[in-house]
Amino acid sequence: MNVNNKIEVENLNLFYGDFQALHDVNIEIKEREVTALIGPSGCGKSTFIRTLNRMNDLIDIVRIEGNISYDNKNINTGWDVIELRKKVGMVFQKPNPFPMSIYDNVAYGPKTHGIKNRSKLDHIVEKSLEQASLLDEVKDRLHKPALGLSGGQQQRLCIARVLAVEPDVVLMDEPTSALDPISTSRIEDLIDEMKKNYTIVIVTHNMQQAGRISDKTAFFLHGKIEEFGPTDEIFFNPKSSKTEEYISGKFG
Ligand SMILES: Nc1ncnc2c1ncn2[C@@H]1O[C@H](COP(=O)(O)OP(=O)(O)OP(=O)(O)O)[C@@H](O)[C@H]1O
Repeated sequence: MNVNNKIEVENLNLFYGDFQALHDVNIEIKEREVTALIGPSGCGKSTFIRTLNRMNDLIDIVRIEGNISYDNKNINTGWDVIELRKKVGMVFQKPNPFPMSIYDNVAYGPKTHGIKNRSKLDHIVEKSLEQASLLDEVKDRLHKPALGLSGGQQQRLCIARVLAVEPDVVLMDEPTSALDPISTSRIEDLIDEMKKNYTIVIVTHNMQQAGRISDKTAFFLHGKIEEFGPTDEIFFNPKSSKTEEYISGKFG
């Protein structure tokens, strides 16, 4: 184990019933780096990112082989799943705030984990909204419904909700694909800021986005990692001709 590896994946195979969606995936995700997962539709990016905090456990037909460790402990045998999902949080493609107030959305996680003290909750809500670069826009309407926010604000609220439980790793599955360019750019700035404190794994279809925000890039093809390395190398000096073809838009 390399000390700054946050997540290590070894010989991962994943099956939906008879269909094998991931083939012998091996990857090391480093602490406080942004790792982008790119590749054509259906290549297994979402399936892969969901394995990292055991979201695929929720799908009956899924069978997984191989080994995934987070902080040097196997995610199945060394972690309680609730604790794992607190440490390895997730932001989805479509902003999905709960139908409750902005405040309650952010306080929900800490409350579930046993924090009841009001001033402590106030502090967590304020800090998380600040970190998610949303506080200024919502501080006068914290008790108004979250569903009244714009799409971009809702997504930053979902990020605040994840940050409120003090995660270590944040998984993002196409977090900006439903957003306009200005909201997208705010989330990209936020990711840049977040990587000082968190390890981030992001699925994106947007090649420029991967180039702008990630340190490492994994190119998935037909359920396998075709190539993985520093983003600059993947984009400007790929080893695989398939990576080169995909990056230059010849298929996808
Ligand atoms: N719940 C499921 N049951 C059966 N097959 C599934 C399920 N979810 C995904 N698959 C299949 O697994 C493969 C990988 O899908 P996945 O959604 O991981 O790809 P992706 O790279 O994230 O695609 P996209 O970029 O379109 O979101 C596809 O062939 C898909 O049809």
